[in-house]
Amino acid sequence: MSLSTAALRRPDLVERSDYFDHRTLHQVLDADACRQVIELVDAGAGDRTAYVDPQGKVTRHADVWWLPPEGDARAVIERLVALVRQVNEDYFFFDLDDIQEADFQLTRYGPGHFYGWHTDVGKDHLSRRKLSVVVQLSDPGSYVGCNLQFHGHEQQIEQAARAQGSVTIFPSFRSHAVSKLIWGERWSLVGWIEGPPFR
Ligand SMILES: O=C(O)CCC(=O)C(=O)O
Ligand SMILES: [Fe+2]
Repeated sequence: MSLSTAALRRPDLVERSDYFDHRTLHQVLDADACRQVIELVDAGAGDRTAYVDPQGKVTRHADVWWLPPEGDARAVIERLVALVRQVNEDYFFFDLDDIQEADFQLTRYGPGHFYGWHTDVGKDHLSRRKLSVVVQLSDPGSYVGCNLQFHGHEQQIEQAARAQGSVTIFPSFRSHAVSKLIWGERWSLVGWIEGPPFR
């Protein structure tokens, strides 16, 4: 008799069917609020990032700005962290730090910009990232391409909502990418809610 996965199941262990998928909330920010977030940073002074892997291949190309943790940005950050916490309580049930703030990064994609397949977790301080949150700040009609995508657990590709002001939350260990921007400009606001590393 061959060993099937079912035969290996142990009824005494807790299994979850619902924590892997991304969750999207629509109309969290209106168009004015999205514009105000973009105006929080001086559009002239971004860090131009081109990540290159050890083989010399470019893996990310975009302009990024860390959101200042004080001033007008603070209210947006606190609102988004509260939202992630709520979704976590209803859905992911991860252990998160009990704080109201987190690091948030504004990203601007122009023609040819993209972010290759990656996870948001890594070693050292990146080991504490538990949930990632992406806010779509641009009108989806103002750019072509630049889709936020996820690998499903069988490698199928799932696409996140593009609607302006929508918020997509996902486990930071999930593989995701942003496809190449073909035309226009896309802005996103990305944050990481931390907690004790998985064990
Ligand atoms: O811009 C996005 O939609 C996602 C960016 C991203 O994956 C990241 O900054 O880690
Ligand atoms: Fe990411």
